[in-house]
Amino acid sequence: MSGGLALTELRLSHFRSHRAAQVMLDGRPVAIHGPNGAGKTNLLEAVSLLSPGRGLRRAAAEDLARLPEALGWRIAATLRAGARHHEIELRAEPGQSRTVRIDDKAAPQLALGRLARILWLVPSMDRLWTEAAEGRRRFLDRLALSFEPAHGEAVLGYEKAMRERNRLLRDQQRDPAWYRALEGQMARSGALIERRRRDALERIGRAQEGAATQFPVALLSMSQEDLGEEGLGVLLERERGRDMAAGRSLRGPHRADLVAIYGSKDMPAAQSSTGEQKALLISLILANARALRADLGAAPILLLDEVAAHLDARRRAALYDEICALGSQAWMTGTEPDLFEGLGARGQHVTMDADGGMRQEG
Ligand SMILES: Nc1ncnc2c1ncn2[C@@H]1O[C@H](COP(=O)(O)OP(=O)(O)OP(=O)(O)O)[C@@H](O)[C@H]1O
Repeated sequence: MSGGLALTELRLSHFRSHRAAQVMLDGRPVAIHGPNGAGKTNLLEAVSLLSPGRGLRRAAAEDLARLPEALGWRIAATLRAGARHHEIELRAEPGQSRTVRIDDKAAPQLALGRLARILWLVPSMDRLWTEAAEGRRRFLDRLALSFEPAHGEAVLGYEKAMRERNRLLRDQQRDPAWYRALEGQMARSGALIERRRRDALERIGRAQEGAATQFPVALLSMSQEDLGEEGLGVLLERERGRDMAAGRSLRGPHRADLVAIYGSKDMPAAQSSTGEQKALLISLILANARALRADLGAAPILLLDEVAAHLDARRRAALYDEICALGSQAWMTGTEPDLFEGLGARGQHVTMDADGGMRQEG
């Protein structure tokens, strides 16, 4: 519907609690309800794995196999992107890493990023603004990755070079020649990372300006100034002595933090109420989705795990209206069917039983 990206079919086998499951979809938002432990989040996790990375639980491939059998697992999906359909298959045999096939050809994980833009909000992110900076950096990199799938390669390249530099530092290696290539790599990748993070924040800021939304504006900025490749190279060289004493690289984009202000109150997000923090996250994911739609002409797939239950009735209605206006196939979970009454026939409804059985309505 409305030209968004959408899964039209999802089939799981031996994935988490699902021995065999299948849903057929038409692009409308998907409301999934059922009791605790029914496997709703597992279903969303399967969808999240159709984008690069380890999915919304950051799980290792072996944790995804259905216990107690722990046989190989498989996720197969049909993705509609404009007028085209793609068949995506992810699978892993016991003890092996996952493999990806797109349209029946082996593909690298990163290829998924160009095909399926998938954003998510999960309950563990409720503490995003109050907990350690690492979570916010990961969130920030996911924002950047949503706009530029190659961002993931820059992050991996930076981290690899930094790990090697840290090893030299711990070994008290003093010869500058050992450091030059690694610091050059860190400066190159680091500058790309900084630029893309900032670019993502700008795009999201623009998408929040004048948007018809009931959710609060989140003003985002970076805790560090953007040094650029040359500046980062100079910094790393200058800090080598101090880094050696610490046994690790103390400064660089790997230490950046994301600063969020609750717009209308001009107050740090961390000091907002629990409900306000949730509303800020929803606001950001919707802005991210609007910005992506403006770029690509198609709204991304959204995964909103247990979001509806945390909103008052007015905001819940606003969320459904905004999702429908976006034209996004949003997958939403909740324990009670009445949470999705306001979505009505604008969505597809899936009921899950305690034992994971699924029934589709509408
Ligand atoms: N590898 C696995 N094999 C079999 N079952 C698993 C596996 N991993 C998780 N589970 C089971 O899946 C169930 C959790 O599923 P899920 O998190 O999707 O529930 P949910 O429907 O989202 O529930 P809630 O409403 O409580 O969040 C748990 O019962 C858990 O034991």
